[in-house]
This record gives sequence, C-alpha cells and structure tokens, in this order.
Amino acid sequence: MNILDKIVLRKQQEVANAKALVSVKDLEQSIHFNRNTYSFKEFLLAEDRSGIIAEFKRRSPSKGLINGTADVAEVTQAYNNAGASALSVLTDVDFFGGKTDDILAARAANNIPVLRKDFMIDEYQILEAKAWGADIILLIASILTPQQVSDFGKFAQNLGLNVLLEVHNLEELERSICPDLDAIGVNNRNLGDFTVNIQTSFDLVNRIPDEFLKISESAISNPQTIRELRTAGFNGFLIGENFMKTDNPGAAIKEFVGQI
Ligand SMILES: O=P(O)(O)OC[C@@H](O)[C@@H](O)c1c[nH]c2ccccc12
Repeated sequence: MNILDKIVLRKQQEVANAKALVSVKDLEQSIHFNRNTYSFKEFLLAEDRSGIIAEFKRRSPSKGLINGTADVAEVTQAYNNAGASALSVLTDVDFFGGKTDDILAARAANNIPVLRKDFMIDEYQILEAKAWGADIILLIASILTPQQVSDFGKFAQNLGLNVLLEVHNLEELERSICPDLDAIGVNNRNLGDFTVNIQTSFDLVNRIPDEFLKISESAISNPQTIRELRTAGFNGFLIGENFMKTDNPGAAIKEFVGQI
C-alpha cells in the first residue's frame, strides 16, 4: 500500500471518530460558522500581496520532522505581515502533526484567507473547515472520483468557501475539472512516491482554463522560480518547507518576498 492509501484509510477512521464526538449541529453553532469568508481571488490578485500561500507544517511523511517548536499564531502573523496572500494550515494529525487548534489560532490571529490543508473525503470535514474558521478547502484529485470533486466543490461553495483542486498530471486534471472550483493547484510533488519536479507546473499551466486561479504547489525554494512561474501564468505559489525548516519562518518569508 502506498502512503496516500495509508493516509486515506486512517482518515476514514479519523472522520468517523470526529463524527461520533461532534455533531453537525455543534459545528453549525460555532462562532465561525456564520461569517463572511475572505475571498481567495481578491487576496491572490491584490497588488500589495505576493501571491504566496504560506504553509504552517510541522512534519510530513516525506521529510519527517520539519519544525517542532514554531508557534502557529506567531508564524502565520509573520507570514501575513510579510505579504502572504493566504495561509495554509495542515490539520492532518497523524502524518503532518497538525491539529484543530492550529487553524483556530491562525484564524484568530489573521484577516487574510486560511486554507484548511487536509485530505478531504467527506462533507463533514468541509463543515469542520467552516466551523474552524477556514476560507478555502483543498480537494485532491487523486483520492476522489470526479463526482465527489463536483459534489464537495458545490457543498463548499454553498457554505461560502473557496475550493482549490489539486492535480499532479494531465489525466487527473482532465477527469476532475468542473465548474464547482475556484482554483487549480499543480502539485510538483508526487504524493505516491514523494518525487518532486517543478517542471510539472510548466507542463500543465496551459491546460488550465483561464477562469480558474492557477497555483503551483510544493518544492519552491527560490525567488527566481516564482518569477518564472508567474511569467508562465501562475497566480499563486504554495510554499511550506522552505520557510518552516528555518529557525524563524517569519524572517525567512520576509527575505524571500524581498527578492521576488
Ligand atoms: O513544503 P513544500 O514543499 O513547500 O509544499 C507545500 C505544500 O504544497 C505541500 O505541503 C502539499 C501539497 N499538497 C498537499 C496535500 C496534502 C498535504 C500536503 C501537501
């Protein structure tokens, strides 16, 4: 079984446990449930923002421990102050060391869009995302049927959330693309075997219709790469490890943005 299959299997248990503990009614009563969400598009395209979606990530299956001490409110605020267009917060517990409190803390500390970064396999997780203060959800094409992508996309948009579809190749893009999405992300990392190649983004960008925001995800560590991706047509750049692996992720993003 590859790692993605393991993650999805574990996620099914995690969601079942969560459903048994917190009812949909409880989620709907969260203070965050009835609010206006921040627009992904507005912040990505804002002149005074960098287009970077800056990620808070403690660990990953590919890299192990990345940062064991960073404080989520402190780091996400520094990301925001440095000109991040949005924040990505991992909420997967077992493989990425995330937790619900991380997204609540990021939300409380910031007034820019927050992406709940997780492996979404059930509408219940989309309700959680809204209740925890997220503005954007991620749908990963390789673990969902086209019908699920469309259904989850509609469900999220009806809650006022924006939807980012992640693809890794042309086949996933063509089979999953539908009107119920706001942004398409090309993951430069193969989640099956963890190999990375920025070329994946350049190969797919012109296959993404212009009505969608175009995001390049993973393995970006060089300001020059941002300039090239932007020239190729990308509006957003999802970066985690390059900042999180340093002692001071806030200082790292500031220096990086200064060089774009
Ligand atoms: O840390 P990086 O290489 O900058 O990558 C960030 C982000 O793209 C990556 O964490 C990611 C992309 N898609 C995902 C899906 C699930 C978990 C994590 C991810």
